[in-house]
Amino acid sequence: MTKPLLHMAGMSVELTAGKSTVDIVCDIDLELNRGERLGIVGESGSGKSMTALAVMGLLPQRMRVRGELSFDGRNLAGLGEADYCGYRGRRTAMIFQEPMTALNPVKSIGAQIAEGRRLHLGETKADAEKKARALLDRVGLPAPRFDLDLYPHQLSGGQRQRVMIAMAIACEPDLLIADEPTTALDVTVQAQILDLLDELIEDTGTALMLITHDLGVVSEMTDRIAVMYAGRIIETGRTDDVFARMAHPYARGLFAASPHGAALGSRHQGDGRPRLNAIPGIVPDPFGRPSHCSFADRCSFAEADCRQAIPALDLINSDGNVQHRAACFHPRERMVAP
Ligand SMILES: Nc1ncnc2c1ncn2[C@@H]1O[C@H](COP(=O)(O)OP(=O)(O)OP(=O)(O)O)[C@@H](O)[C@H]1O
Repeated sequence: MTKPLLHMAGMSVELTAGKSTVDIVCDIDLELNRGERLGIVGESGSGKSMTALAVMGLLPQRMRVRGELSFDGRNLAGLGEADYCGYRGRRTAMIFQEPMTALNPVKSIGAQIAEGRRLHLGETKADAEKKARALLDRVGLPAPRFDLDLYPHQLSGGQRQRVMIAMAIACEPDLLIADEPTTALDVTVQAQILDLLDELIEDTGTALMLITHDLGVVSEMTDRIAVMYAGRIIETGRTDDVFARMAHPYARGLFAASPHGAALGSRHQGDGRPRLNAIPGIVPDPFGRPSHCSFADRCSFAEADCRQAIPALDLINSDGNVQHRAACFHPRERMVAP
């Protein structure tokens, strides 16, 4: 059996605040194979970004990884910054939500794209610049309009996001993490950027971890999905399987609250627009999470046992290699015996 590219087993991200510690991300079991596309969805504050930053070795101060987190067989938990540098940008790369905060405002876009090739692949300035030119073309910013000497502030938001994609793919990484890559852009530009990402990933065979609130995007772009709630994965499986048979009441609620779910469910308001069903309540803060199912207080199906323990990520349906699992004592769908 081939080794997964990314492997997390019982992985948690711990935050130390004063004398107390709290798990921001709890007990994640997740694998990603080469060339595979995984979508991570969940409400704001559910731990999606911290999971991604843990993989990149970019966690904020006072946070650290516990448990197993390995990339291509190498344990990343506890790796020093010097070792991380050889791997971040080379083997894994990340595209952030807001390109202006990720790009260096006082460096030309050509220099920023070429930098990775010079640093990681030891290319000469001339070769790296030639490659940067080709990458700008590849992401839809052709010469002579888009010169290597331009600075980020001379570009629109969508163009800056294209530059960030060029930087991310510059060293042909094995894994690309995209954290809400289109949230800051207007709708027409969003679609173009997603098409570009889709095309690049198809061409290069790079694995993708796509973090998004948009279930429509996940259903179109990913093979597998992990739904997160209050720091944990509460449902995971093949994307089409999970969409066809959502088991966890939170995942179902998230789906019903999204335009994609409302449109598919044919629930419409009087004016023909899909009706969104918001989930009442909010995600509990990491410091205020209960020691039982953290969705119980918002769940209309909760029973007494839901307030006694944290449910395990149990098997709902098994289809070859990819298992559909949900962390719920009373899943809405179950195809295998508990
Ligand atoms: N620098 C930090 N210090 C302390 N806590 C933090 C820090 N950054 C994030 N958190 C907390 O970690 C939890 C998880 O945050 P995270 O950003 O991973 O959520 P998310 O699901 O990505 O949300 P969003 O969709 O809004 O980005 C939240 O409760 C958040 O308040």
